[in-house]
Amino acid sequence: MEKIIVEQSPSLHGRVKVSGAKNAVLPIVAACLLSREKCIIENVPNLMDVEVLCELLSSIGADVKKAKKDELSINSKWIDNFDVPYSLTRKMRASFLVMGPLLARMGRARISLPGGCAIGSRPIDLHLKGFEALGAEIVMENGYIDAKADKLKGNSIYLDFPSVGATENILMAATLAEGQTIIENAAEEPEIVDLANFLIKMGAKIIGAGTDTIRIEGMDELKGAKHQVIPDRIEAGTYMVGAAMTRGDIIIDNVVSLHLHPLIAKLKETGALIEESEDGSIRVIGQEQILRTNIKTMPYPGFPTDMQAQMMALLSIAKGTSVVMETVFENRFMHVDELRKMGAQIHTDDRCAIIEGVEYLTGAQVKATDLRAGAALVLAGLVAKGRTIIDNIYHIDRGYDHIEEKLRSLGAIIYRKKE
Ligand SMILES: CC(=O)N[C@H]1[C@@H](OP(=O)(O)OP(=O)(O)OC[C@H]2O[C@@H](n3ccc(=O)[nH]c3=O)[C@H](O)[C@@H]2O)O[C@H](CO)[C@@H](O)[C@@H]1O
Ligand SMILES: C=C(OP(=O)(O)O)C(=O)O
Repeated sequence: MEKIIVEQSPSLHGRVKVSGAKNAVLPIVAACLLSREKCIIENVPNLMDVEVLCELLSSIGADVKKAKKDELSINSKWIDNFDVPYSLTRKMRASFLVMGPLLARMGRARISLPGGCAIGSRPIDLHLKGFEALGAEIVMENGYIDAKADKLKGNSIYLDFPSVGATENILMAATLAEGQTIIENAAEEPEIVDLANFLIKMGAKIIGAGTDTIRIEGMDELKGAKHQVIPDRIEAGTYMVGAAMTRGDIIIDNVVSLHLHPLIAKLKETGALIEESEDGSIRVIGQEQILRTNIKTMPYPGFPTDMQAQMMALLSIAKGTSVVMETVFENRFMHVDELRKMGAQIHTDDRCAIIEGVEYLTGAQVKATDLRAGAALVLAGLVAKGRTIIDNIYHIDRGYDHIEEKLRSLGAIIYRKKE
């Protein structure tokens, strides 16, 4: 078992480069199943989730190669299997994103139900509603979803909630359907736009990605394409909060600052100074006094749920009382108990957390309960007096590329220990 150890650290200073976005690369890798030609994906982050998805694609016959350190070459010409076992879907919920491409390309997909996780039950009803609207016949038995369709047919699909995964899965399936598909109340996240841009390079006809209505004109086939994944706004945001918490001064390279506007607005309310630069970098200067604020998580362009835990760590040492409302996932406050062990004063009531800022946190033995909870504990550890020992760090490795190295380059005292 590995642990991450964080010592109380000096203020973060220096420059750090953000990797490609986990939530963009995963659907993009899944989309490679839609073509018989080779696809090249650049700016691929070094993450456990990417490895698991590549393993899944290989298991169904795709030829997946790591061409360079951050480049993948994927050729799905010879895929010969539509069966995705539980041993792979249990490792990562996003593996369900291969359902749309497999159904569209093979006419069948049999995938183990991904199940819930720490942050909520995370049903897939909206994905299935979309596939059914496209004409798929879906049977659920023995924990598997078996979907069949000789040829998907375009249709209008209204999503009851702008689900990121459902939008992506239906969008991918619709690129090879017959006729036009319209997705209404679609998710508008930057990662949806990145996926759509990749699909368009593959020859798909898509209008409206990044708005709440996406129109797709189905094609007979898609070709191979080369694409560079967008920067990870959540990784960038995590380092931005780190600078604010440690009263540091850092420059983050390889960002699209527009994607960070919901976070920038909130960080400014806590007093941090932020300079956006034309060259794709952003400077964050933390101030001695961290001010309180309120946060409500929402689908994009609202405040991202994936930054809620890290912001809660910051607000734990702000002056005054802050309120955080989590509206996207029903159980995304698992980090509260761990932050409390470090001296944070947080009370929760259903989806609402009330944070009374304390003067300082103290190091403790804590566990990462999910990916962003783990990131919040790393940030809290940077400012806590003494040593913080974080268990269950495989959650952190799912979504942060070389987190200790990157933080160490900014002056943090953080390392990994094998036991
Ligand atoms: C790999 C990836 O991109 N993960 C992101 C994606 O997850 P994911 O795509 O799983 O998130 P969704 O947007 O689908 O989920 C949002 C809400 O909708 C609900 N829901 C979703 C689908 C469905 O069929 N039925 C249903 O009820 C979920 O339970 C949740 O409460 O978007 C989330 C919300 O921004 C982020 O936190 C995740 O980091
Ligand atoms: C919840 C997250 O990811 P996933 O959907 O892959 O679990 C996340 O990135 O914070």
